[in-house]
Amino acid sequence: MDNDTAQAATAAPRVQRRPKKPLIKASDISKKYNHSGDRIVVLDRLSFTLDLGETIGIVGASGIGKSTLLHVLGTLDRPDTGKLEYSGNDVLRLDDSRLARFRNRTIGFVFQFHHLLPEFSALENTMMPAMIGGVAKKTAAEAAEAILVRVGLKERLSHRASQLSGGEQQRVALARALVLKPSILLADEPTGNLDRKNSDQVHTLLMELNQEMGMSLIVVTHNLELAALVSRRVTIANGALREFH
Ligand SMILES: Nc1ncnc2c1ncn2[C@@H]1O[C@H](COP(=O)(O)OP(=O)(O)OP(=O)(O)O)[C@@H](O)[C@H]1O
Repeated sequence: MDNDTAQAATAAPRVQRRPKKPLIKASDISKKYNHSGDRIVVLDRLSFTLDLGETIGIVGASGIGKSTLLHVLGTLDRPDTGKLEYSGNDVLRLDDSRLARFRNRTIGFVFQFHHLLPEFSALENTMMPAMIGGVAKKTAAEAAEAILVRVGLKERLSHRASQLSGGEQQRVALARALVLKPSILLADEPTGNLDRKNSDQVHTLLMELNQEMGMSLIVVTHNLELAALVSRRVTIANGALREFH
């Protein structure tokens, strides 16, 4: 085996061989909370970059700021200071309504709890971000059906969310997050509420969909199996990002 072949054989996921294209550049991000008179500095001039298609796990002890970082990167929370660029655009300069539109189009979210609307069907729940984003109903329904079929829920399209199992509900939440084909999926403990079998199924889907759709993935997780599947692992120490292998 020559050097190139040996390197290719040990190289991790296919996605890393795509040409690198920066998606996120976060610079000097700080975020503090005031709680009962105490000032808690959670992120302290943290910087971070992520390429399109890259997968990254944010891991580490409770309370170090993992969810705070995910919310800031996902533009759900604004940092106190710092710059956040998506494909070179300074998104924190957008007003709240423009930022919401950008978020709807660019970022998919999955949380530990699915947050589906219980009285709506799997299809209706999945269509929701597309409808909010102004996509025509028929197109939204087609896109929702396609992604629900992909996550293995072909036979559950018209079931209400409340009639689905926990694993099925989380797969609907994943389909809803991906229906608009976002550039990035942000997931906060996406399998924290599932048993082993359902967790494995969601982990496999996350990695397969990353390959198929080419979106980046940032996942906050305590799950060692999931942390082992992503291409980069980071933690937060004293408010700053620490990369480890
Ligand atoms: N809205 C808030 N007001 C005050 N303090 C907050 C707020 N949100 C988070 N914090 C504090 O900021 C710190 C970081 O919280 P965060 O939820 O980001 O941690 P985490 O690493 O995700 O923890 P876990 O693994 O338990 O979810 C914690 O000390 C938390 O108590």
